[in-house]
Amino acid sequence: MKHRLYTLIFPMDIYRNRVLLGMKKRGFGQNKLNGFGGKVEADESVAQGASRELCEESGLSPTEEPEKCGLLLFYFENDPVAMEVHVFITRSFAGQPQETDEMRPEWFDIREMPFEHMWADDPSWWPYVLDGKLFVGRFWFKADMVTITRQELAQVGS
Ligand SMILES: CN1CCN(c2cc(NC3CC3)nc(N)n2)CC1
Repeated sequence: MKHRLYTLIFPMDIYRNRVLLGMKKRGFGQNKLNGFGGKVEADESVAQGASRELCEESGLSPTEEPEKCGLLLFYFENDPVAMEVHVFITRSFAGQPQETDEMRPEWFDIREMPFEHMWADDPSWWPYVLDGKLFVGRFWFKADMVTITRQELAQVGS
């Protein structure tokens, strides 16, 4: 099974219990709230790719290496290529959130996540992010990209 590599990064404001999410304005996941991310370029590490995408999509630039949170593998009916999404958070960043062509950023209280506007898998793994527990999640989606037919989630570290 071929895996294509992606990043997903969440800026956390721990003092105010907030996470920055972006409303995707076009392309894959349009009209959903999510972290920031995209494909990893050939000349960068996954963490560097996550930082680059955050900056391009929100105007925030991490001032330290983003923290690894977990790994998400997505399999889609009738699609031979799986998505391998490396999930990060960053607690130290410079700049103010700004709307870009891709994303309209907004802060959300981490205890009131807007899951009804997020991908269907998010509620399954988001608790691990909040607990600082490393995770691996695998999700099998129907072709409609909405129905999860099977999922496996495991904590793999502290
Ligand atoms: C570059 N992006 C980052 C975000 N990403 C996804 C996917 C996802 N579920 C999969 C069924 C689609 N769930 C979240 N939360 N993010 C896709 C690739």
